[in-house]
Amino acid sequence: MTYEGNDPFILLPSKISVPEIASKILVRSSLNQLLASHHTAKLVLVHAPAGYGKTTLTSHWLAESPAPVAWYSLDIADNEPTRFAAYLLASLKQAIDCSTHTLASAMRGQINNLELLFSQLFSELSQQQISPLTLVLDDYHLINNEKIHQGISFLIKHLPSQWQIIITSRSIPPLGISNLKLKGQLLELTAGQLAFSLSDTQQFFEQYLPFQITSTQVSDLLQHVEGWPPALQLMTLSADNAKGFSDLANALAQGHAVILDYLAEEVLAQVSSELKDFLLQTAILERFNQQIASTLTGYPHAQALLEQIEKRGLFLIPQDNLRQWYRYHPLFANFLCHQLTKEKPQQINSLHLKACEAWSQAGYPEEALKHAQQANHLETVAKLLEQHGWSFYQQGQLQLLQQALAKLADNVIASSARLTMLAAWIAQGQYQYAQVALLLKRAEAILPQQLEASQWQIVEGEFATVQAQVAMNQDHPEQAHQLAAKALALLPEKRHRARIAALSALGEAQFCQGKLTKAQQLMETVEELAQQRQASQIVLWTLCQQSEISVAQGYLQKAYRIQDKAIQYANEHQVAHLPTMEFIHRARAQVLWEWHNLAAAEKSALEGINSLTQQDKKWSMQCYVLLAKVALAQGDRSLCTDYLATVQQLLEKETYHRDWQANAEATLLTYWHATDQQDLIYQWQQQTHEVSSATNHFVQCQARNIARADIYLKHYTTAIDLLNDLQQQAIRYQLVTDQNRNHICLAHAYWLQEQREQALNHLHQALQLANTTGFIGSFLRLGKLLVIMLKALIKEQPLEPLSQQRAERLIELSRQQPSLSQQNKLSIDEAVIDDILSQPNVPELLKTTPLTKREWQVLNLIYTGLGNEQIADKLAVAHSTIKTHIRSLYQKLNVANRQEAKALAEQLLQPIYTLRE
Ligand SMILES: Nc1ncnc2c1ncn2[C@@H]1O[C@H](COP(=O)(O)OP(=O)(O)OP(=O)(O)O)[C@@H](O)[C@H]1O
Repeated sequence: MTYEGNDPFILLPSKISVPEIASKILVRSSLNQLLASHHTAKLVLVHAPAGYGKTTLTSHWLAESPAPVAWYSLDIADNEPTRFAAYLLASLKQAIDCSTHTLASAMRGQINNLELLFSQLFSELSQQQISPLTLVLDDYHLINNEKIHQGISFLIKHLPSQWQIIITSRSIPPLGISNLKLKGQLLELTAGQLAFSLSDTQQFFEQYLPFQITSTQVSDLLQHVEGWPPALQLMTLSADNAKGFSDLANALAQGHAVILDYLAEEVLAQVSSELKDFLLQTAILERFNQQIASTLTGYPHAQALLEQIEKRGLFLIPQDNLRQWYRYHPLFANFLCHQLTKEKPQQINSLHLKACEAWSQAGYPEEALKHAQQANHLETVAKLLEQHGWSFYQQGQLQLLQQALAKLADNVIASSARLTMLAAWIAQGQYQYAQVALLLKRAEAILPQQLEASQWQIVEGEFATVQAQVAMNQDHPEQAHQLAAKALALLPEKRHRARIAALSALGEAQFCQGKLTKAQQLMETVEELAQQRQASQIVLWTLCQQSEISVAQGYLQKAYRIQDKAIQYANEHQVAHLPTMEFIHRARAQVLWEWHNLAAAEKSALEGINSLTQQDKKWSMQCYVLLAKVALAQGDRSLCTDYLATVQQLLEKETYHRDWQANAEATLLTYWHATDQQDLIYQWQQQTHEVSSATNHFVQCQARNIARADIYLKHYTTAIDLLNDLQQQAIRYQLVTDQNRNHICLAHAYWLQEQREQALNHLHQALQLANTTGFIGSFLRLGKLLVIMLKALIKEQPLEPLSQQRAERLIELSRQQPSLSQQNKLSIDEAVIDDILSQPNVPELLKTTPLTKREWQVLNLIYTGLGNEQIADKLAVAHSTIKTHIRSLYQKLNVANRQEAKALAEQLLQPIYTLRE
């Protein structure tokens, strides 16, 4: 086809053909559905920054379209109206094969008034029967000619009702389309919808990666790329294995050459020098408003520039509905910073200093501190810490404080009581006790000479408070008791916060010494005092302690109420982001797990992780343990393996309080046992330490782990001796929850040792205690053996009605509970397949496109919780073969992802499992 106008040229067929799409694409089912449900909208506007998949979505969607498609890929030269008209009409002609006078004129370059052109065209077309059509204007952001905008506005306004226009653009085109919005004739798709969600990304990787990655790897990656398709595509093209995937994800977060080049060519090269300068300067900000941007850059018209950036789709993400606060997409911000370092390295420090001033002036000390650090202006860092450090501490900004303090020289910290205390509290929170001692020692060498005696006495009192907490955490409750008492004696009444902290340490000491009632009373007092002083951290902390004490006493319902109170307090006082909330959510997840409310337990554990987004991942460890416990109880082996892999990585890398260590190890042991990994249990037992004096729940837990390992390794007598000893102490210190767990373990050990009567007695007592505790989870840990033991108990010992009811319920739950090694129990053969297919609820689809025997085997293994690699091992085939089976399975079952496949498998296979049992 040739354009014959003034400046003749050949019409490139590729500009008026639907572009070919990449082979590895994720089908965006929900967006396709949205497009289908809006087929009568006059205009579909797909607008998002570069690379969000606008063209891919549109071309893939139209590949299925029954209506003809007129496609026009725009470029900058198309701003010339006669050329625009020629291409547009050529694309229309190709789609609807019409031959009109208007078209012929346009091709001769005789039309440059688009309104006239469309009027003539519609008038000529109206003589014929107008057939349906979709017209696509791809990359409309390249159009800046007002005449063309007017023409397209006219086209939209007078569009035949059978036609639809799809415009893809990086910016919002100036087409006056707000009235279409009001009339419901516009469908808008934006970056928020185009970005891959977590499940989209999981599905995409499941489809195209030739190896398996964990869900944590996916969510970590998404934090950096926020669902931007080219980055995800890059992962499938460049990563060869799981390790390569992690390395590449890290490289992406730092700035990957491919992405940097793409953004330089596609985005930065297209903006004016003023806009570029503004982008580069503001890139150092994590977030900003017009005022901050203006003070930093010196551009008084920052607001207009921001609006321009937003309109042009330059990866600017509004942070509030009023569009006052913004941030850049992390990959874009990263790219801009790279560019800044490349082009203006000498300006970076002074920019950070300016940013520090801008934030300080605007009353945001936290951001000011971050930039003071980046500017390396240590005097300002110290000043800001002196002024605002404690309020950052109260707000839970621990990472920020830690990083800022790390910048300061030792003697600067040691010369300030305030900075020393801050550093000491933070170090104790990280279990760095030697560091606490060092900090205090350095300050003791300087401060007494600088301060008056009365001032020094107060500082000494404060030092004793943190030392008490350290002693507490180091498991020296007596010493903690003494130090807290010393602090209280030294601190004047008006040092409220320090005194409250000392009282709290005293309460904890009592708790660990087994004085539960006293500890509970003291914690209630501390809570009241902290409430009066609005010391939110301490209020939440004492509520956590009260909840723990209640759990130890066996009052799980009461603990649950206290957790409710803490959550309510945090919401009312807007402190739900404090890291202490992790403790509350985790404690709640533990109670819910014990009550076998697994969905709610999982939710709480995830909330725990969410409350730590600002903190080091280290602190999420217990929540991952809880998630693993839930997965274990649900028989989801691959999920459980994933979570425990994270737990083990953290355990290897970090140092934890023995309470945390013991909890994690309890779950690891159960998992190793359930997955027949006796060697790991043996290795664990070889390196673990004996414990003495189990006066509290964590020492009890630690010792019970040793007993459990003995049971799993068939050393029943050793286990029984240890458990009996533990039980005596649990009774002495009224640790009811531990008594309940010890009874269950004792029942287990005696049963395996074939001491039936002893075993049943313990099981009976465990049931009786469960009337207070509401325990279910700890019983179900025994697996299917529980059913046999409970049946024997019901038969051989008269049970009181409540215990009887609980026993029956436990039998029912235990029967339903899928075990991790269930895959061994059902081997799929023709008879089993017949059984499955003869069930009434089998989807029609399965009858018309039946699964092969191999596909049924794979589905069965997916159902039992195995990951792809494990399935490949089990069936002794290549990993890629399994992927092919899974893809075919999904198609035949009409499911989009593993979760849906699992749900359908459950519906189909669970009845067969029950039948076989
Ligand atoms: N659904 C998808 N599945 C997999 N990859 C995708 C998908 N959508 C987009 N991509 C990846 O992102 C890249 C950019 O996609 P596309 O060209 O459709 O984006 P765009 O928003 O139209 O970009 P531009 O603003 O430059 O026109 C593609 O080459 C592909 O690698």
